[in-house]
Amino acid sequence: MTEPVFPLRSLAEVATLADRLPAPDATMAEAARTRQAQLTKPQGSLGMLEEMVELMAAVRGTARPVIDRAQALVFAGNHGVCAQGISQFPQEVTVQMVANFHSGGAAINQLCRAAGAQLDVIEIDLDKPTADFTQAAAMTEAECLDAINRGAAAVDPAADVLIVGEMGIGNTTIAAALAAGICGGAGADWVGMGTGVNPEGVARKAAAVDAGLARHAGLDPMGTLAALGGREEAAMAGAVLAARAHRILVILDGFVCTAAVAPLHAADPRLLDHCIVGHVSAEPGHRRLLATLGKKPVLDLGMRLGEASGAAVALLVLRAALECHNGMATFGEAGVSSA
Ligand SMILES: O=C(O)c1ccc[n+]([C@@H]2O[C@H](COP(=O)([O-])O)[C@@H](O)[C@H]2O)c1
Ligand SMILES: Cc1cc2nc[nH]c2cc1C
Repeated sequence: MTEPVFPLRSLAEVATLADRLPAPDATMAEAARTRQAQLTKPQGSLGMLEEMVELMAAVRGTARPVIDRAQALVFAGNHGVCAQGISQFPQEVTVQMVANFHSGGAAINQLCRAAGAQLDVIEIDLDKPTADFTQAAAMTEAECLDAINRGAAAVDPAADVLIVGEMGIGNTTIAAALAAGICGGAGADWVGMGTGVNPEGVARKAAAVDAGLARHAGLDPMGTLAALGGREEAAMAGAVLAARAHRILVILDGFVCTAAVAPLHAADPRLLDHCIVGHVSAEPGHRRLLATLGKKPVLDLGMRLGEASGAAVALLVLRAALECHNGMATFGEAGVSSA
């Protein structure tokens, strides 16, 4: 009998997973493309909607994918690097916003209702912030692995699509550090205003990232996630891996979410082959990061909230794309002359 993949037992295992988990099925993408070509529209005229359906067909293993069940996972964590004065908001906002998610008052609650997604909020040791990465590794390998496995365990195996996001005061600095650690460059290349810090705050963020990069140089991608990341970032990476195991399409959210999975891409670029990027965030590092990962965002709405909010809006677009794919008549059925 083959060993179960989850829970993962080491960070090193991640680099082997693209060969152990199911890959998107190119023949199903082709079958979806064949159907799109028969539908009553000029070839390719639904643009990226067609690409989204083709990817979902490949991931789900069917030419006619549907969404019976959509799950939204929002992971929350706290960060020692907040001691460097890198956020506009105090750290207690993380737990306060989690309470707001549970009582239905946050943006993501409204967006999940609009997009037809079940929202699950997973708090990871909010009373135990990670270490300040300017002083020490943010997490030990064991702590990082635990967060990855908790993220993996939160995925509903019966979902057809998963949208992933986060809440964590200070985590745009975490994201900038991860992006720099994985893609290269200095702190100043990756930081932005986050929740709204002024230019002095942005400079403090860049300095913190530079200190983290100097302290934790030369690590492999998953070692970089442990040293510079946070618990909610590791959990997002774990959820993305578990979704792959269950053949679930993933819609990633903004800068923080994308930076969280950048170490997976660096470990093996195939590990993100089942993921769509829902939107490009107004946080400037996101566009740069997407260029490095070779991913095209569905939406560009100037959003910079996190919480899986951009992914939730992109889920509405995916639903629209599937309605066309599954509901349109073919040229033959409708008696419309083809080209
Ligand atoms: O992911 C993004 O694109 C994004 C951009 C700006 C802010 N955020 C959210 O804002 C919080 C982090 O901002 P900060 O300024 O505390 O680093 C965190 O809860 C994120 O969900 C997220
Ligand atoms: C109020 C608030 C809501 C958020 N949602 C995601 N990050 C956030 C940060 C703040 C400060």
